[in-house]
Amino acid sequence: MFANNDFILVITPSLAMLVLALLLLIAWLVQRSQRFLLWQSGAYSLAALPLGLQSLLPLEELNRYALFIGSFYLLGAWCLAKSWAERWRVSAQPHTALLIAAITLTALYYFSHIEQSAWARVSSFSFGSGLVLALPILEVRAKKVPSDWLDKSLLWLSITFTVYTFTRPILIWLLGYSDLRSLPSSPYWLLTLISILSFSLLFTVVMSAIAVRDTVHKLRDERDHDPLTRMLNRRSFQERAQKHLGDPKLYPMAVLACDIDHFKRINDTWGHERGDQVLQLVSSILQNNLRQHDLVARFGGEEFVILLTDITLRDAELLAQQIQCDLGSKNAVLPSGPKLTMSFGISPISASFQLEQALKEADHLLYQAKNAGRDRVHISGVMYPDIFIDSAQSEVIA
Ligand SMILES: Nc1nc2c(ncn2[C@@H]2O[C@H](COP(=O)(O)OP(=O)(O)OP(=O)(O)O)[C@@H](O)[C@H]2O)c(=O)[nH]1
Repeated sequence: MFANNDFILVITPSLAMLVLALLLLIAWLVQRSQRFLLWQSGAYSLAALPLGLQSLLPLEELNRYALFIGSFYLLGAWCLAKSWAERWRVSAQPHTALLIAAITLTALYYFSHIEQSAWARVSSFSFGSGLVLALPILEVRAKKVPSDWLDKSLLWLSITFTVYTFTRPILIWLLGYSDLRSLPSSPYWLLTLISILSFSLLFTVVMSAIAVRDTVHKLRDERDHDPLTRMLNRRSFQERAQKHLGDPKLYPMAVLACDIDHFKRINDTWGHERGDQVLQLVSSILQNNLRQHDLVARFGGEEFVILLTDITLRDAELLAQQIQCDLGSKNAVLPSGPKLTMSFGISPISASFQLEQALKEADHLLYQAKNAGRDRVHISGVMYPDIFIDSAQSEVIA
């Protein structure tokens, strides 16, 4: 039917689709949480087969295989819609899509076997697949338009492709090609192939860029946060604190070093898992007490550091007392025994170079608060009586 060269030329679009599908599959294997890549790969694989058949088969055969070809295309269209839906966290509405597919396939059967009309066939198929593609788009428009430029690009590309799918019959009409005989050599088919390949390539580029961007964000997030409490770690606290220190509007500031009292005993009495829950509870209480520009980090173990901005030392002390109060009211996390308490050391910052010094002083004040019996707030500039309660004694008190 084809000379060797012609054959290769005709199946090239299908092969190109399969190559894109393979690339997306590899990308998904590398980053499995990005499931939209897998759905997109599925969409391209499903479209490659009917695309090849349409290019190779004569018109009479196309009629015979219309339902088979249509089913593959519709399933491919739904997989593409599903990949967008996965990305936008909306539904691709499988039940509605199934109903649309059933109606479209009935129309395809009718216009292929009963009332043969290639134009009506293409029109009903374009309308059906356009509707399937529109399902997640309608949801995302009704819900929330993405704000990020890459996701916005994906949305607009999806809308353009859906509109193109709906308007393909008009293209046939404009090109004056109504009987669709000798499809592979028709200008309509050539334009269709070029459009499908261009859209596929664009979707691959945008989706891959989104996947790479998300992976970078995820890695950065893991680097900057403590996995248990999702708080900043020491490194990212220092980084962000430096930015705050450069903003004169955020002065005066204060550093709070805080530590859960007798945390080892909590672990020993109720187990490490309960200890983890306590750490998560404390982190949520600390975070709930912060304002817009304040920072909190887990420096290690049961030790936390807070940078309070635009605050006096007195107000910082009040905030520490508020945290103590919140801890007291959330004691249900421990089944029985002594109440959950924390000790604090607070040091002021009035110039950017003082952070390291303030951290040291806050740590020293915290150490003093611990020695003085725990569940205390020690602030810079106050002379505290030099009492020392050793560990054994404090256990008896608690
Ligand atoms: N559950 C849990 N325990 C941790 C974690 N990190 C550190 N720890 C435990 O925290 C405890 C810290 O004990 P210590 O440094 O003696 O402090 P403490 O018992 O709170 O005593 P004071 O600070 O003096 O009141 C140790 O038993 C560590 O094993 C964690 O991520 N989860």
